[in-house]
Amino acid sequence: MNKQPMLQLNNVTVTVNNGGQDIDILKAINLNIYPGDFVTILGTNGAGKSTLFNVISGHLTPTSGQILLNGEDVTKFSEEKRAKYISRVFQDPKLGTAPRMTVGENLLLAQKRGQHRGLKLRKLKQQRQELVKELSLFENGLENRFETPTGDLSGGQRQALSLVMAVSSEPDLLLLDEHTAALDPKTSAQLMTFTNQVISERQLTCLMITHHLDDALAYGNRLLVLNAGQIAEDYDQTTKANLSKEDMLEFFDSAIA
Ligand SMILES: Nc1ncnc2c1ncn2[C@@H]1O[C@H](COP(=O)(O)OP(=O)(O)OP(=O)(O)O)[C@@H](O)[C@H]1O
Repeated sequence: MNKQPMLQLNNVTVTVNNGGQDIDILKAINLNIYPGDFVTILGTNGAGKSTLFNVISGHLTPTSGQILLNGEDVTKFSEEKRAKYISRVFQDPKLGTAPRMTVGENLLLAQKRGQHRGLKLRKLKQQRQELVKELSLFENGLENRFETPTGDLSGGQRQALSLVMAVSSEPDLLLLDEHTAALDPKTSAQLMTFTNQVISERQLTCLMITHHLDDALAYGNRLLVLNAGQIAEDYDQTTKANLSKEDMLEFFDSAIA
């Protein structure tokens, strides 16, 4: 592959002190993510998936190692500084949006992420049409809730809004941290379909943590399996296409973490 990696992790280790004992919860991780990659990530509870996202997003500084974004060393960049390039959607629908602010206000704020500009309500009026169009993409009625405080939305609508917000700032990298896990099966499947559509239409680079084996196998062009703070497997598209749910279940049966 000739492409330059968009994201590079070089020997990234995270050590925590647990009851007086140092434990490596990420162990010398080396990883290259290329533009347009849609990588699904599986792993047992405690394997280090969220920690991996925390060091990529800047929420956590690695104990050692280096993180490069588009060739630039961002290891010491704050989470706020990285927010210009990286968007993250969490499992909890409450985490992505400000509950007292309306759908429109949340969306406008998201578009200004990393730009250090305050929210201007005049702008909201000017951009209403464009923002409503963005919301209508999900086809779940969000566009009709423009003036609704997000705290009054259903979990599914709120998570869809979080995703729309995450992509509206045109991030270089989208991190989806079990973003469908808190939703009922039908809403979860709808959000996954929408997620896949948005990623492919906008050619986004995305890492998605999931515990849904079907989703991990069905979506994306690459599959990482984490185990005990290490990348146990890094399957490319062709290999991934030949994997079955049983193969993955077998892995989980024998995993350490
Ligand atoms: N600040 C911390 N101090 C001590 N241990 C920590 C800390 N943060 C994470 N851990 C431990 O590191 C390991 C990895 O945690 P992490 O949350 O990254 O796992 P995960 O793969 O995301 O798990 P899950 O699927 O349950 O969300 C776990 O054993 C966790 O208890």
